[in-house]
Amino acid sequence: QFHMIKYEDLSCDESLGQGSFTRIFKGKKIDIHDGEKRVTEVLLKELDATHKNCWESFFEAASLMSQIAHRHLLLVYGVSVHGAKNIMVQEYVKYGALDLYLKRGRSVSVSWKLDVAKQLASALNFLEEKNIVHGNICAKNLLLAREGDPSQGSSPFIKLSDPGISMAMVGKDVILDRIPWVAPEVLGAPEKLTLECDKWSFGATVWEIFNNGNSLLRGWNLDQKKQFYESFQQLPPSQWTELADLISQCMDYQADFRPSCRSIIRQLNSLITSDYVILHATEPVTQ
Ligand SMILES: Nc1cnc(-c2cc(N)nc3[nH]ccc23)cn1
Repeated sequence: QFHMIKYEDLSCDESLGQGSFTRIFKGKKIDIHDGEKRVTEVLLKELDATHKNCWESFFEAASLMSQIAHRHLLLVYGVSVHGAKNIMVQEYVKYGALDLYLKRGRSVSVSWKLDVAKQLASALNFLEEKNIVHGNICAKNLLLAREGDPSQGSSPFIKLSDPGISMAMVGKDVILDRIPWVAPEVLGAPEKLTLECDKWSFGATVWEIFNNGNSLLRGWNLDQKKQFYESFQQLPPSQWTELADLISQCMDYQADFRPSCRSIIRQLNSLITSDYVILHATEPVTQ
């Protein structure tokens, strides 16, 4: 259900690290377009052969993203199978993962963060309209295509990456490690991901963005993380009450109490026009 790319049409350049089951490389894809050779910068996501059994889930994630097109969804060009290698070919997004970008201490303004949150909300709204569950919304899966330059008034531009191997396929520990992004109800039924799960993750991701990519629970062990949900704890509220309200609505332990995407977008729009934004043009960089 998606484009097969010939291995010989790909060239693999430097390694960009690895995900939980994948290794990623920067590369190039060559295709002939109206008779002339065209080279496109791509990201190559190679599923290591040891996890062969997950490859249908790997490809399913890719095919989900390649069946629908949206400005804030990462473009998947196709897949290439070469011997024991399964390679997903994605568009290369210049500035990489948002969590690393924020952790590198870039001081970005409140309106920059709200802009990113709104773009994520519009991608989620699009998926909700198609009744498609992403299942792995977090700043690591948000890719920054444009930094945005406040002096030039240009805003950032993000792309939501594929969810990777589905929750149903990964072990319980991987799910626990995704606390606080994974919705609490997923721990009991990882195969039953719903649109509401993405709302919870959206709340955790907005919290993460406003915390400059730092996660409160980083370094906690799996028991402590599990305990966080079992005692119905919430992430510490932002001192901006309207933002804290939106995050806590999304991170409601009652899945059906979580707001619709339209409500999320409406609330983000009113945040964008609030005077808090002007007062906090750029947050002091907290190291
Ligand atoms: N679809 C994607 C995904 N990741 C990137 C990327 C960009 C960059 N500058 N550094 C990186 N380091 C690791 C990944 C990555 C690009 N495109």
